[in-house]
Amino acid sequence: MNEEQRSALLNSSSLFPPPPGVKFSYGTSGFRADASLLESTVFRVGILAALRSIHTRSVIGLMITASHNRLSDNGIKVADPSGGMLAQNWEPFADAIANAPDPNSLVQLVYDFIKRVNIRLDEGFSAEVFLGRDTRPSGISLLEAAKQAKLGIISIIGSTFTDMGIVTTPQLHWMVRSRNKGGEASEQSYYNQLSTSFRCLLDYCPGEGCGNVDDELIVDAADGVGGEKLETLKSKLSLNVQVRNRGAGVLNDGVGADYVQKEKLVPRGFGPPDAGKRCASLDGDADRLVYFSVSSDGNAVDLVDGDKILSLFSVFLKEQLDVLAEEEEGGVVSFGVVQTAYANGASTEYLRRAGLRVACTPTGVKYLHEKAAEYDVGIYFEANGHGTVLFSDGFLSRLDSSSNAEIGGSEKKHGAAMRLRAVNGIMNQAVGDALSGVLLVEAVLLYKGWSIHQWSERLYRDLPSRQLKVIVHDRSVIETADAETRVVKPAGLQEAIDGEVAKHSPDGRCFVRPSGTEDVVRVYAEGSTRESADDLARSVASIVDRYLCS
Ligand SMILES: CC(=O)N[C@H]1[C@@H](OP(=O)(O)O)O[C@H](CO)[C@@H](O)[C@@H]1O
Ligand SMILES: [Mg+2]
Repeated sequence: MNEEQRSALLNSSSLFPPPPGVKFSYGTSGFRADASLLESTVFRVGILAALRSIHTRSVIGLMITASHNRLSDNGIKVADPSGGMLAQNWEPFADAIANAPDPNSLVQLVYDFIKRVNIRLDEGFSAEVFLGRDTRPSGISLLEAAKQAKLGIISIIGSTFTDMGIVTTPQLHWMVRSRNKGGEASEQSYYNQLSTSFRCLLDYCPGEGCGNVDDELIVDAADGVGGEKLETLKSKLSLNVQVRNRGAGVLNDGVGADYVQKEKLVPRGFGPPDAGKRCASLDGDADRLVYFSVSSDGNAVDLVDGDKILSLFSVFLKEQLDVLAEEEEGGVVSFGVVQTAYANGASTEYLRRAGLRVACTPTGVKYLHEKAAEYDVGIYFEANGHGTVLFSDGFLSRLDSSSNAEIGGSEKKHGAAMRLRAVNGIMNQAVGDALSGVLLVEAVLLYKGWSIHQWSERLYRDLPSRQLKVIVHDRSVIETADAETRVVKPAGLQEAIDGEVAKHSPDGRCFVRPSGTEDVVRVYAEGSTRESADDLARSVASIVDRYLCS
């Protein structure tokens, strides 16, 4: 950086002083905080995005969203060239610049980083960054802060920041991935791909099952960005979907996938007239999806969570892969299922019994996605409904030849290959996507001829579970191992948890971990009965409280 460049960056960063006394951390999904605290952070992440774009010679995405958090919060996260999460080895730089106390130290950090990582600013490559935001009103000024990062850094490297407008988080990730693979990066091309693939999947949906489930799906869109986008998708397909909570109410307030999954309560706008119908909830930025049905009195939900979506998809995919395997001459296909410790124990047991390979990673999409990408076909879902199905490039080319009826193979094999290709087109390959999820669930239910009740009951019955939060002064005091299932620090805590779990054998299971998005320690407990799960969660929460708060 020469003097002129340094002063351009200094000047623009002095417009965005960080709020005093706030410590930012690039958590499970980027920076999140009260929106009023975030302008400096968004500006600084804009600089990071431009540098990452130069370094990778690719388009980078910046999404302004706080997902399922309350309306007054906001956040920012980076989409890497693959469309996935920011490379983990850049996270410490994100933390450092977000917390730099003044413009001088910020510029120094940027300068040192450019040198250390060897970012070549002088080779004529201009940064290209796609910006997106959800429907939060605070996103407008935060978007401006991100654009100012361009002005700050333009004299150094030159850059283009393209505003994609109000989009779902998965749409922005999809566009980044698509552009970097040489494809189109527009909402239109996203809708085209999803709808064409969905139609293709229905075309290859043989048997008696097809068409049995033609009743309406009712979707709670959390008063977020997903409502309008689902309406657009619906207009391109003959989908029988009614979208509620499309944005007139308060975002995430008693609505949305997080509310329905964590509180197990009926979302606003749903009640007794909906009893027994097939319903679904998206979260505020439409990267999570759960299904549910309302009880006859309108007061309770039968939740069909991410684990059941994962299980439904896994069964369907395995069926198709088994058909290919029967006739395949060229090698075995690796199929892997990825969950976290929050997955209901009954789901893991079910999947293993079905002969599937199940891996467990720490919480956070970046870990699940990375693991799933190791397989020819990898599927991951968090219990909260964030997940997707990934296909390796090698397997996709094998599918191309299997689906080509001209060169041999049975009709059965051709059908299975076509269905798998369609799944690849429907399911966002960059990140979990609630709109993709809705399309695939609807298609697979049609294929199987299942109602939501059959889906909920036929695979397995959830073990009762309870999640609690303990508010602590410093959640980083807890360290965990074995995919967060065991506490290694502070000493003695795990033994105390084990003591409680022993009282609830054989089905009792419990773990605690520090949240990556809130100042809390989360407690998860499972038991053979509702009382047992509740009791285990409560007693472990009070142990955590004793260890950390006294
Ligand atoms: C128990 C739970 O649902 N945790 C969520 C939540 O992370 P925490 O680190 O638990 O706060 O938000 C993450 C980002 O959306 C999501 O990946 C994760 O699954
Ligand atoms: Mg979300």
